[in-house]
Amino acid sequence: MDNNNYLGCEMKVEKGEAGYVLEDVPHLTDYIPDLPTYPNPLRSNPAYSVVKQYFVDADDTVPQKVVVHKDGPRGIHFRRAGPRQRVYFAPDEVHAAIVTCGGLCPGLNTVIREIVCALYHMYGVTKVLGIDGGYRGFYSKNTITLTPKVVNDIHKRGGTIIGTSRGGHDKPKIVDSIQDRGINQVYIIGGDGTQKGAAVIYQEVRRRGLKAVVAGIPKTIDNDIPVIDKSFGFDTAVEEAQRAINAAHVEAESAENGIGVVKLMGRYCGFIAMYATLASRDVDLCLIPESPFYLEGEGGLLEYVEKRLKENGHMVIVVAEGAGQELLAAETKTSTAQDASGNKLLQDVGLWISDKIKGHFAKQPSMPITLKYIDPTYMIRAVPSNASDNVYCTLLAQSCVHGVMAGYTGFTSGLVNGRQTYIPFNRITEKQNNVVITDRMWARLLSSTNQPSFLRSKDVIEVLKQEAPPTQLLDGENSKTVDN
Ligand SMILES: Nc1ncnc2c1ncn2[C@@H]1O[C@H](COP(=O)(O)OP(=O)(O)O)[C@@H](O)[C@H]1O
Ligand SMILES: O=P(O)(O)OC[C@H]1O[C@](O)(COP(=O)(O)O)[C@@H](O)[C@@H]1O
Ligand SMILES: [Mg+2]
Repeated sequence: MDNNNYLGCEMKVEKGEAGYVLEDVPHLTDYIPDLPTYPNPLRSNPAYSVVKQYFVDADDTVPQKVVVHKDGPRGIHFRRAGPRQRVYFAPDEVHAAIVTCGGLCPGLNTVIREIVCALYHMYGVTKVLGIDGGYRGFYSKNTITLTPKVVNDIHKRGGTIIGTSRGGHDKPKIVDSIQDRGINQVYIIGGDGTQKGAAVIYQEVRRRGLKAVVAGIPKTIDNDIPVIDKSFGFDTAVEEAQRAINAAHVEAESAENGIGVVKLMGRYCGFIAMYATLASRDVDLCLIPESPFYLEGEGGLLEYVEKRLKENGHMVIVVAEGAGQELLAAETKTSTAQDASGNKLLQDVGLWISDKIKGHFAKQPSMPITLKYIDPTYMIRAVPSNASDNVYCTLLAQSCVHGVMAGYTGFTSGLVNGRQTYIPFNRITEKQNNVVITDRMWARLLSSTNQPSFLRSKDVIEVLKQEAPPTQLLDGENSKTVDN
C-alpha cells in the first residue's frame, strides 16, 4: 500500500492486478490501534434484517471510469459506501455534530434531517448537536440539539436550520471545541472550500490522536466538485431556473424586439446555465465561464443578437455569473474584492451584457428593443429540494453515517457512477468540475440554441490541443486542477 501526501492529507493507495488502483480513505485504526468493535445494530433492526446482503462486503469498490477498452487498465476505484458488519462506536458513546458552511443549496435541511434520523433510528445514537452558523459556530456560538422530532419537517423548508457562513475557519479553535465538548463524529456539509477546511480539521484531530471521525458531504449548487456524478440541489436549481427563463421568454415574446436576459449561478462553471438552457428550449444564447465570447464584429455576440431578432422578433439569453469576467475586468477597473472565505467577488455580467446590448441598439433607431434583465439567484438557492434531490440527499446522508459508524474518517460521501462511495478529501479538493466545451453535451447545447461557438480559428487550435473530452457528468474527468 502506498501512502502519498497531499495538502497534509495522507492518501491510502492500494494497487491490484490489471492496473487496479484503490484510492482508499483513512480509518480510525490507522492511528489508534486495538479499538473495540461492536456488531452493527442494523442486524436486529426489523426494517433491514430481512434484506439479503444488506451489509457491504469489505472488498467492494466502485470504478471511477465505466467506459473502458478491453486492453485498458482497470483504473481508479473508491471504497463502496454502506453499512459494515461491525462498527467502531457503541450507541451511547457517540456524540455527533453537524455543521453547514458556504452558500445555501436546496437539500441542506434534508441532509441534516437524514443524518439525525440515521443516527437515531439505525444506530441508536441520541446525542446529536447542530453547530450554529458554519465553522465559526464551533467556537463562538451555542449548539443546537437535534432530535428526530426537531428535524421532522425541515426537508420541506429551504435554507439550513442550523445556519451557515463563510470564513471563520480557525483550526485550533475548532478542534479545541471538538475535543472540549467530547464530540467524536463530525459531519461537515459544504462545497470545495468547506471540504478543504474539513481536511485540515481531520489532520489536526488525527495529530492529536483523538477518536473522532471527520466526514464531509459535498454541497455545491454550481456542481463544481469533481469525481461525483452530480451534486445535490443541482436538479432542483435547474428546475427552478425554468421559472426565470419562462418569465424572460414571456416578456421577450410580448414586446417588439424583446430580449430577456437571465443570470444564473455558476461562479467558475456553467452547468446550471447549460442544463437549464437544454431543458428549456426557449433559450437562444447561453454563455458560460468555460466558453469565451466576444461582443463586436463578425461572429460576435451583438451580430448574433441582431440576426436573431430579425429572424424571430425576440430572444432569450442565459448567462452564468462567471461568464465573460475577463471582458468586464479588461473594461472596468479590476475588482480584487473577496468574500469572507477568500472567493473572488464577481462583477454583474448580466447587467453588463444588458447595457452593451442596449448601447448597441441605441445607435440604430430603426430597431428599437425592449430588454428585461432577471437575476433569480437567491430565489433559486432558497427553495426546498425537489423529490429526486430529497432521495439523493437521503442516500448521501445514510451512506455517510454508515461510513462514520464503521470508523472511516477523512472522507467525503459521494455518488460515483450511480453508486455511493467514500472518497478521500484530496480527490474532492484538488480539482474543479467544469463544462468541457469539446464534449458532446456542449455541442448539443450549441445545436439546440443555434448560437455561434464564438471560437476563432486560433481558439479552435487551442481547444483541439486539449485532452480528449470525457463523458459529461459521468466519469468525473471533466475537471481542472485548482490552486489550493
Ligand atoms: N483552503 C481552506 N482551508 C480551510 N478552510 C477553508 C478553505 N477554503 C474555505 N474554507 C472555509 O470553508 C467554509 C466555506 O467556504 P466557501 O468557499 O465560502 O463555501 P463552499 O464550501 O461552499 O465552497 C468557510 O467557512 C471557509 O472559511
Ligand atoms: O452571495 P453569496 O452567499 O456569496 O453567494 C454567491 C455564490 O454562492 C453560490 O451560489 C455557491 O457558492 P458556494 O458553492 O461557494 O457556496 C455561487 O453560485 C455564487 O457565486
Ligand atoms: Mg465554493
